[in-house]
Amino acid sequence: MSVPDQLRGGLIASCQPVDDGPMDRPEIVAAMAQAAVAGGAAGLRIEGLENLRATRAHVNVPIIGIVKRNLPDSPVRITVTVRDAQELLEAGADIVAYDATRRPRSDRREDIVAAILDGGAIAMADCSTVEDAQTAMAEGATIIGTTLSGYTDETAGDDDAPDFGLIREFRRLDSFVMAEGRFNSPDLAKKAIAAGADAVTVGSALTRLEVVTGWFAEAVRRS
Ligand SMILES: CC(=O)N[C@H](C=O)[C@@H](O)[C@H](O)[C@H](O)COP(=O)(O)O
Repeated sequence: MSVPDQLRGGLIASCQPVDDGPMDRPEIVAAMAQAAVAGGAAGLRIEGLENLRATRAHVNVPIIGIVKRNLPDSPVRITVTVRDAQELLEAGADIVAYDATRRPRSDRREDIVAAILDGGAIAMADCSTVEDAQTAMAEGATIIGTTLSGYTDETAGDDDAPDFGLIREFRRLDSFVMAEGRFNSPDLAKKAIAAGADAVTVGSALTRLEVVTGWFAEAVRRS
């Protein structure tokens, strides 16, 4: 079965602990990934080369790899260089996701996609708008994700709702549609599929214990 077919209709668990928190260690990321697969995840999204290598050794499901960088002069964070993409492939990623927004960056988006395809892997475009997705498809991306909706100046909003409208717009394009970003409950994930997503990626609600605990702690304090 092709990698997209393995993911279709499934949940992707994004195992990204809070930066520099107590769970931000490769062996813990690998353990979270194995637990997510045991719970039924069809695929994983893993950040960083060490985390990816540690996880790859234990699981057979498709892995979406990313490298996040905090650059002083740019808000673009997800797989911003050709070199990062190549290293993710060497570390065992089946899919490499990259920032597909139109924001300025050092390496050209099309060069990152070309490196991913040259390495025999699949490119996933982390988009913020339908225009990002159209450009990414023309450049060779197989998967278009709603990942960055709400996280750019152009799309920033003031609520925590996922972007169902963008899923519906993506559905009209001829591509694999990944719902990603703030699908914080099974009900929201189910609605993403109903809106036309091929698969749903969930991160914070599964693997950021500090964040989930904060939701509950706040709810209890208010009641
Ligand atoms: C915007 C950005 O940098 N998103 C990142 C992409 O890898 C992650 O921080 C998110 O956790 C991931 O997209 C899953 O989303 P959520 O945690 O909302 O389920």
